[in-house]
Amino acid sequence: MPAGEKLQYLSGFGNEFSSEDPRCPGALPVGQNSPQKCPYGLYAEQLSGTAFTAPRRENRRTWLYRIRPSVVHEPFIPVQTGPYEHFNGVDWNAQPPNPNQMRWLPFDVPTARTDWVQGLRTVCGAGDVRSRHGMAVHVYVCNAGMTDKCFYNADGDLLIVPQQGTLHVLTEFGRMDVAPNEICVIQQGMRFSVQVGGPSRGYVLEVFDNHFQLPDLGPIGANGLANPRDFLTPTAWYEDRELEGYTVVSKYQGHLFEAKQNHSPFDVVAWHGNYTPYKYDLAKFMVINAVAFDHADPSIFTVLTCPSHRLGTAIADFVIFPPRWSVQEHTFRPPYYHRNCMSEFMGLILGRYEAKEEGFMPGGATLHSMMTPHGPDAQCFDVNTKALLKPERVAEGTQAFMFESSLSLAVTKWGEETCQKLDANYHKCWKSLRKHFDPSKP
Ligand SMILES: O=C(O)Cc1cc(O)ccc1O
Ligand SMILES: [Fe+2]
Repeated sequence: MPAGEKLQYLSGFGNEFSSEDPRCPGALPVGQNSPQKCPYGLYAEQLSGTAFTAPRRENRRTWLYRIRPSVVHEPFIPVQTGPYEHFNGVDWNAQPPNPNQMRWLPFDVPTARTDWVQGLRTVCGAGDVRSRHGMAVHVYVCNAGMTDKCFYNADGDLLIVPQQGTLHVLTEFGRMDVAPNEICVIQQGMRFSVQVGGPSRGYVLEVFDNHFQLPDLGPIGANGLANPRDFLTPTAWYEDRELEGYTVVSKYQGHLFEAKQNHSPFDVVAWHGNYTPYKYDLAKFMVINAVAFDHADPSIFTVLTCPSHRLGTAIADFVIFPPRWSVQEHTFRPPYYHRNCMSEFMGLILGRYEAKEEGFMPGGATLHSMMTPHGPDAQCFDVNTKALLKPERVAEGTQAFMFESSLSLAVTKWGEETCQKLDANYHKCWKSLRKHFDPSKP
């Protein structure tokens, strides 16, 4: 891709899109999906994102018109060793359960050449990829592009949150640039390859059950939070590249496999459908909050949700804590102390998080597990119980986020030990919370 090229996108969430690479006008068949012969000698291939019989409002599929069908490849062989070890075949039972509050210092970006797939590490998760129920949280740390290599996940969808470095993501649907403070979603089965401009780090939420949706807005009305038109899908772009030894890496049933083929898989000249990758700029989020008193629950900041079968209960919500005005009167404004029946994994993209000004750093993370108490540190409590409550900008230049899950998450050996980033001192940030109780002073 020429450096600095401004990419074109299609706007909308879950729309029925259609796109043709401008080099091949008329590449999309008219009036049917599978003509006897496709324009330009292309092959037609359907990518299904839901059961054929899923209700129409949930049904997702895309028709790809490509130079060769995806089936033209050598057999898959397991990736046994090497840099993938932490991401390959994670066993949630490997570590004894640990309900403690956890905080990780920023994960190190390696100096040795590491591409996006090689740099993926699993931190925590739950569930089972075979029965398609569960989720996982990964981080990636890399410094090099994927050379003649693409990746796809047969196990579920990936929501990618860059924290450092723009990702140049080439997909079968076209190209996306995803900078810190933007996210992208690459759904089950979609092939993609990531190029980077230097040291890069970020977070990945993987969900096995379902695709991500926009949350219902209820009494908020027809507009607000993440607006559908701000989700951007790539436009068709192909390369006709023949080479020996192109590698397709597959994550299938939690394990990595690779298959060689003699051409680029990014040979889709045109496509149409409603099953696509997409990106979203978090700065476009329309923030809603309490404007009189009290602290609203963080669900008001939900960007995307992956629902479970239990009404209103997510496999995982992607929630952000964006810059905003804080105006509540006679209120302790920061997050309240709480114990949650959900698991809360948090990361920091930019700046500082209001409940913990120290110790929780960009590129680091926290995990507050199911029913594990947490809340503002002692300093945050002191400052905010005394503060003069004027309207105030909060989280300026900041973006924290949360992956909140109804599943009880296991932490991997890499997360707890190998990464060596777990901060043993985290619990101390609450230690100096003093008793203020005085029965003589109502
Ligand atoms: O624990 C956290 O910092 C996340 C969080 C923020 C908030 O405003 C309310 C509840 C909550 O879990
Ligand atoms: Fe919380």
